[in-house]
Amino acid sequence: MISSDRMAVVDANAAALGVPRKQLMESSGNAVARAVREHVDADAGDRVVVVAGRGNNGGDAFVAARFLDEYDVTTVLLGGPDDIGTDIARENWDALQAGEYDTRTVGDSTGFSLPECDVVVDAMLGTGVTGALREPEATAARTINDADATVVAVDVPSGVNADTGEAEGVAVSPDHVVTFHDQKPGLVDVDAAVTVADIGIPDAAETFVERGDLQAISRPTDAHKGDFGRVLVVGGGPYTGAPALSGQAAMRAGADLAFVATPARVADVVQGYEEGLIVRELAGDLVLERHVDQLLDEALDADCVVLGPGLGASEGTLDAVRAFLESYDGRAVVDADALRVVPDVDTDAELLCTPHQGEFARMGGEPADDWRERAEHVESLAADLDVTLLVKGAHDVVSDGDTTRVNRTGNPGMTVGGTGDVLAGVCGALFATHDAVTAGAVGAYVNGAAGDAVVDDQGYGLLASDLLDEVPRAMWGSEDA
Ligand SMILES: NC(=O)C1=CN([C@@H]2O[C@H](COP(=O)(O)OP(=O)(O)OC[C@H]3O[C@@H](n4cnc5c(N)ncnc54)[C@H](O)[C@@H]3O)[C@@H](O)[C@H]2O)[C@H](O)CC1
Ligand SMILES: [K+]
Repeated sequence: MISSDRMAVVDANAAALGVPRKQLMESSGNAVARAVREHVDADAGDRVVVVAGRGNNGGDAFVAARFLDEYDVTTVLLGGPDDIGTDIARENWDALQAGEYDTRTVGDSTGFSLPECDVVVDAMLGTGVTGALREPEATAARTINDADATVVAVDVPSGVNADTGEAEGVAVSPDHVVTFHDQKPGLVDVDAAVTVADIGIPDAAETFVERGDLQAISRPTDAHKGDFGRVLVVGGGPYTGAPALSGQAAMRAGADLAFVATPARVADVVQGYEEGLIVRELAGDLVLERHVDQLLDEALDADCVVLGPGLGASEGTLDAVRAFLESYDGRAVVDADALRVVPDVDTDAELLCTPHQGEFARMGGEPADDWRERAEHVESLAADLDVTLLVKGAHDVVSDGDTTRVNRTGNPGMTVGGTGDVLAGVCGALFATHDAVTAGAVGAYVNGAAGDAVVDDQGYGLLASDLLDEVPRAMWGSEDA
């Protein structure tokens, strides 16, 4: 089962992996033609009419018409050729013209009449529908429903929302739906046969985090301050750079505000790295149990807490982490030494844990050199602990025990100290406004892509702080990609 947002991501990932949408359209059209053949008796003189809209749903049907050469097929385009909205649909329309297929165009609803036929291919609208069907689609849908013909719908019945199954006005009632790649939630209750057609999207487009995944974080142009969340980093004591890097990374990754709760001994140093950080002092040299009430209070204003950067592993600090998690029920990225308490803590918080492979093993994970094997072990530990894991490596593995994604950006220059703190901060910003798997997957992709950009630019010898400048470009620099 796949949502239309996720389908769009997978589609863009397929293109990034060398399988462009026009190729998928060819497979879609072929699959539609196969389904249509099940319903046509050519010997009996059966006729097929394709009713196509101006988007890619129509484009699929232009392809289908080519694959149905041997039958009597008429293609009706709702609109003029200049109204076709995408290049690939237009190219397939042009191919029908060049091949002198039987095609017609319809200007408005009064011009629509369904040619005599036995099978109708409904390709007016697919996942691109918004709101109730307008004209001439609404009239066409009523005419199709009234006709005494078998109706094969392309992807989804026109007018039906693929995610909800709802129709805001009239919608086509098909006999058969040919949907692509995976079942859609909105088709489960449709009273028709549903065929799921494999259109050649590589598994890698689902498994690997690729450019298409950035669609999940694209920002609406009417966004407001406050839409992108507040992050609270709890870190520092023995170290100062780690919490500062995480806080700055959260800001670079688009958090509206980044707070850093850190021991008084290092608070000024942490503040000195970046004036935009809001530093909250905790009395003393280390984070300890006596700070937990103050931390829980600070966390009330945060959409996500990043727990761990530079905290150290002293017993008192780990007791504080444990006590914090026992009372906290929000979202937290857990990194570095704070990971030690995760396997046996009793918490209502939703955790995104970011161990490297040594920390993963210490948490109870089974090590494996082969990333496929490791992905299975990550999935099973995530399920056991009821957390989301992002296990860092040449292939980063993200899993909540159910959905598992693998990231391949990054390079050997990133083994230097501090890159994990940047990753934790980026994940904190993303987890403030997205689910844990999306935050971990996109966070790993962005952090690695930032590191790749730095190394492309200046070669090895990368500093963790170099990543900070590149994070925004890695996230939004290629929005049209
Ligand atoms: N990987 C894939 O998912 C693939 C999907 N394919 C097919 O592409 C369609 C989705 O195509 P898209 O161009 O995004 O949208 P539509 O064709 O569904 O519609 C866009 C078109 O419709 C107009 N419109 C929107 N709402 C209405 C309305 N209420 N009334 C009238 N007109 C409306 C809008 O203005 C646009 O012009 C998917 O379903 C698959 O069939 C690919 O071919 C293969 C890969
Ligand atoms: K359709």
